[in-house]
Amino acid sequence: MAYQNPSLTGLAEEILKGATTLQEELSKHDLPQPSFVPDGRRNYHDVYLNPVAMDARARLIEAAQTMYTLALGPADALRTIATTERMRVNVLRTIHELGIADAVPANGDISIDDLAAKVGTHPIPLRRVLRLAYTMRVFQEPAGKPDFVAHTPLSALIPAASPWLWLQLADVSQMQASGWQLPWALRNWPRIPLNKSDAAERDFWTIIQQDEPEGRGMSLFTSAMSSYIQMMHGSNSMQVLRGFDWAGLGEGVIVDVGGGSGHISLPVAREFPQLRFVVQDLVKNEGSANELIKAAGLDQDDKVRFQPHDFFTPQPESQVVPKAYLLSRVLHDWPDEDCVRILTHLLPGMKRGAKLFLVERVMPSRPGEVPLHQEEQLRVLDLMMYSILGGCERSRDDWERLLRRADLGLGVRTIAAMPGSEFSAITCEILATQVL
Ligand SMILES: C[S@@+](CC[C@H](N)C(=O)[O-])C[C@H]1O[C@@H](n2cnc3c(N)ncnc32)[C@H](O)[C@@H]1O
Repeated sequence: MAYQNPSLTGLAEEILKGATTLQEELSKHDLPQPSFVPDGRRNYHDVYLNPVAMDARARLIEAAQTMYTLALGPADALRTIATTERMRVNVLRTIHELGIADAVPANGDISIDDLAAKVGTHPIPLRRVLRLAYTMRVFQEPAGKPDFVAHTPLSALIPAASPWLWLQLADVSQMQASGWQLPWALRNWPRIPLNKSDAAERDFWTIIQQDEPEGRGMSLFTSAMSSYIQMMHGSNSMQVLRGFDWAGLGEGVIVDVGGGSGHISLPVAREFPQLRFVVQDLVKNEGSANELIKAAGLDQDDKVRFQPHDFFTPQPESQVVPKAYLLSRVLHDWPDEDCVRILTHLLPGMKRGAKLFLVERVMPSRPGEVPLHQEEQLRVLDLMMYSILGGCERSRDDWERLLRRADLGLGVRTIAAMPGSEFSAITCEILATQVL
């Protein structure tokens, strides 16, 4: 889409077209229209597999976003980025940290004075924070009830999104602080923003393990990942896994490298009983993984088992040659040279026939290839990976280049971009014998 010289009225027509189609698609399938009533629609998971609705929504967002920037004009747009957006984050952080969304009744309202007493704040600054939140459509003042607070769909979502919001907004994760150090990092490549924001220069995984009391950091991180996936994709979350040919693997073992608590392997194990899964991750994840595997009833006969393993070391020797190594959202955490080290340890298995299944985002090669708001999200994630981990999101060419760095014969066989998922299923294998 990427409008070059848009006019306000041209954009208004696009907005009307997109809004009309989306509204009609929702009506046609008896689905609720978007609204700000507290129990209104919270996401679009129910139309992820409807390309007409999804395309109309993408066009609507892009035209509305472009219209908004044009209508603001450069001066107001700059001010919005530099001040409004920063203060919005502060307000969201305050609401999350003080548990304000949990303290407002799900159905009904509460006076600001009572709310202040419930969350242990002074009502005067709380009122001021809420008044900005209302402009973000986070909470609202119910009609005819001055100084009372009620939910909107956006504020009502906060409790369920809490583990992910913790990761984004809490001091412990350094997410905010590291982004602030981008200018420093650009001058000090290959050091990363996090190196400047953490005085002891620890890496992200060490920070979340050390700074959260009782070593709960890893399990909080895993909950954050699950709540993000749930919020963004709901029951479509593992749609991307359908992009791999599990049935074609026959019987055998899949090694889920950096598999967290096994939450990616479990649904596949349920659907493909001929496959067994070994979930490898840091020993810190052992307890939560074993709990999850047991709760899924997949701990019998080693159907799914956890194996503590550092992916920077060779694969355990006793391992039978697996049918595939699954690396879901692992490589984007790491710079190329670390990815090569991780991949090198999988090569012996791959040279004996194991495939490599990657669940990753595939970045557009050129600006304008995907709708603006989708590219914006992808670029935010790319800079987030860089800021806290030194990792990055990669385009198809980047993936091919990275695989060839690990082994000249290693390449991408297929990339399946699944509807309803921001991730793609990338199947890789040794395509050619390395010739020296
Ligand atoms: C972004 S999470 C992805 C988790 C899971 N695969 C998914 O898709 O939700 C990255 C995982 O890599 C794990 N990890 C980080 N360093 C590791 C290492 N050296 N060895 C094994 N796992 C590691 C983390 O514990 C975390 O579970």
